[in-house]
Amino acid sequence: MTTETRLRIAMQKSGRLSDDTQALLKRCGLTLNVTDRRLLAHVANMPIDIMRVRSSDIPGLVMDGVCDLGIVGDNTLEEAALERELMGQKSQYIRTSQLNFGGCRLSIAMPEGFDYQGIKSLDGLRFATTYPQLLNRYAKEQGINVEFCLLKGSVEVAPRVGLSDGICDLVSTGATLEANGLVEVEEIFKSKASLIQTASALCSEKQSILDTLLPRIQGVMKAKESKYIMLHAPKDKIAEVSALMPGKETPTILPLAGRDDLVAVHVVATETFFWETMEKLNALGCNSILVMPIEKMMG
Ligand SMILES: Nc1ncnc2c1ncn2[C@@H]1O[C@H](COP(=O)(O)OP(=O)(O)OP(=O)(O)O)[C@@H](O)[C@H]1O
Ligand SMILES: O=P(O)(O)OC[C@H]1O[C@H](OP(=O)(O)OP(=O)(O)O)[C@H](O)[C@@H]1O
Ligand SMILES: [Mg+2]
Repeated sequence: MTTETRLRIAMQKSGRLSDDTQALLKRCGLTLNVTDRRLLAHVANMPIDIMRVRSSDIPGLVMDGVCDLGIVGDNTLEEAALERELMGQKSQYIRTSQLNFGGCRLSIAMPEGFDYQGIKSLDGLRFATTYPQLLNRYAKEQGINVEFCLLKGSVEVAPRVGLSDGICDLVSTGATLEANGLVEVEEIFKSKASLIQTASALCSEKQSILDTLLPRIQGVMKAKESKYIMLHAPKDKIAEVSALMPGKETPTILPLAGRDDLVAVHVVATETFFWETMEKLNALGCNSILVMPIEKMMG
């Protein structure tokens, strides 16, 4: 197959999204030979090439059709789309699916001790940020004027060195804010990683590879969120046990060799299976309760 018919996917070379992206593609059955220096990696067992770049370059590569697909944070995507619109450049893409990693939020944070009395307290202040377009859009919506200074990383240091009054940066655990004496005052954008696709139609060869890949991605995500639960339950407690099972799947009830009083109950749980539920099952007389990860799911 020529390179023109190989599907090209852009992913972050190294950083917060690269391990999860690589793991997702591997779980979809792609044999990836990624080494640090290989920036265009050929997938050995499928007509796919992986282009490893800076995350901030991914939206443009997909919008310009250089890559057919990309995996990038919604924050980076939205920022790039706003910036390109402002510059009159093409900013179309298709969000093919939202992925279940890279969860974070873009927030405004102020130094501890700042007297925050609502959004108007931020009027006229200066913020360090990697996301000026998202901040600007939010400020406009809120009817305030803000100034910004652009920093590509270590944004949290800016107020302490007198570069800005506050910051607008990504938060996940909040540990970086805390370590730098900052307090979150407004959340302005919620983000997760997304799979995006170029807006132009793909040739039939590429479309057919994508048609194989997409159900696999959905299957991997569904499996990641699901657990296979097995337990032994008293026969006369089946109704109560079934009612405690998370998700909408009907449990499978199987006889146990040599036991008239117990049955085996198997179920795929699509919701979180809490310790509390296990304790309740235990109190009903269930034992051998196993919660196992699922690798792949289809149908
Ligand atoms: N603390 C975090 N927790 C979870 N996800 C995060 C966190 N920080 C960033 N992200 C997500 O991961 C993406 C990549 O972040 P990372 O810091 O690795 O790269 P970057 O500096 O934004 O981009 P580049 O690859 O262009 O250097 C972010 O755009 C965001 O979607
Ligand atoms: O709320 P937390 O869990 O502490 O995470 C938030 C931090 O993570 C990201 O930075 P990263 O570590 O990617 O470094 P960077 O500034 O070099 O991008 C983000 O820009 C914050 O600084
Ligand atoms: Mg970062």
